[in-house]
Amino acid sequence: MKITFIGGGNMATAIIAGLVKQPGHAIRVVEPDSAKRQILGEQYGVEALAGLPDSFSSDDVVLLAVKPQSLKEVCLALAPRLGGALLISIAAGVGIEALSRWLSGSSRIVRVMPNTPAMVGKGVSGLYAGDVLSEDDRAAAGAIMSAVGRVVWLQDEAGIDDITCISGSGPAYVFYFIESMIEAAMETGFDEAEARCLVLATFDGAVELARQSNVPVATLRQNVMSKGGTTERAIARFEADGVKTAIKAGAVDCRVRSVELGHELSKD
Ligand SMILES: NC(=O)C1=CN([C@@H]2O[C@H](COP(=O)(O)OP(=O)(O)OC[C@H]3O[C@@H](n4cnc5c(N)ncnc54)[C@H](OP(=O)(O)O)[C@@H]3O)[C@@H](O)[C@H]2O)C=CC1
Ligand SMILES: O=C(O)[C@@H]1CCC=N1
Repeated sequence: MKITFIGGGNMATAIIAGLVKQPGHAIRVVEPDSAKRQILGEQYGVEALAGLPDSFSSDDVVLLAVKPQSLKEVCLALAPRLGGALLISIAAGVGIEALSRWLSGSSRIVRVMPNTPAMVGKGVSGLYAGDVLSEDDRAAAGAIMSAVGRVVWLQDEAGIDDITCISGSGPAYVFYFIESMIEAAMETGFDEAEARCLVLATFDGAVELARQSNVPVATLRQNVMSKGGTTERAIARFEADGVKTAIKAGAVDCRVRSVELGHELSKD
């Protein structure tokens, strides 16, 4: 497949890093920042361009990976060059209706909400396309995202907002928990390298145990909490400080922001 990324930032780099491990893709990236272009070219061997190519054809896949705030400007510049290419947008919030309007009515559009673990082939991507999209185009979008992790097709476009606040933004929630535990370990007296190693091994082991167990995750937690013991005291503090409530409220706020971004940026 011939895939041109527009925007070579964090998320594009994560997808490119995963994709280049598979043979058979011709990958280009359009990125205004020369330092990022150099890294993309040197580390991943992709062609890195400073500006949009003059034209695309119906064999091309164009993957929009710019910030939602830059999307309209980029789409308006793309519209006369698109040549019927399949367009994939990974931008949060902005819907197919606005994208199609900015792209002079093109309907070969798929929305994808990926996440950064794509970089190590462990991404999760939610995909949505309208009924007008052909089976071949669905298969092409699915194949690109499957190369970097799991793919979930969503029934309606609001599903993109739903998945954004879980798997799209979720790695940041997990990294926040990891950061907190590393800080706790260092305050206990471990040096940074030891703290990082201990915490990552603990996450790794806990996730693997949850994956291999067929009991609820809450049961696995309770199995650690000996009656009158140490863990019980820690979880009691988390509950008293509303940690679970805050995580759930954060996810709700995240979803609200996704919808808000769509409204803010799609008006005209
Ligand atoms: N980061 C994540 O985990 C996820 C991000 N997304 C979505 O991915 C998109 C990109 O996010 P992210 O990678 O984090 O953002 P970044 O800012 O890291 O990447 C965007 C890149 O686009 C470049 N850019 C700006 N204008 C243009 C242009 N006209 N043509 C080509 N490139 C341009 C920027 O360059 P410069 O910095 O020089 O302006 C920057 O390198 C967003 O829409 C976001 O919603 C979706 C899921 C997860
Ligand atoms: O924070 C953001 O807006 C993007 C979308 C999902 C993850 N990062």
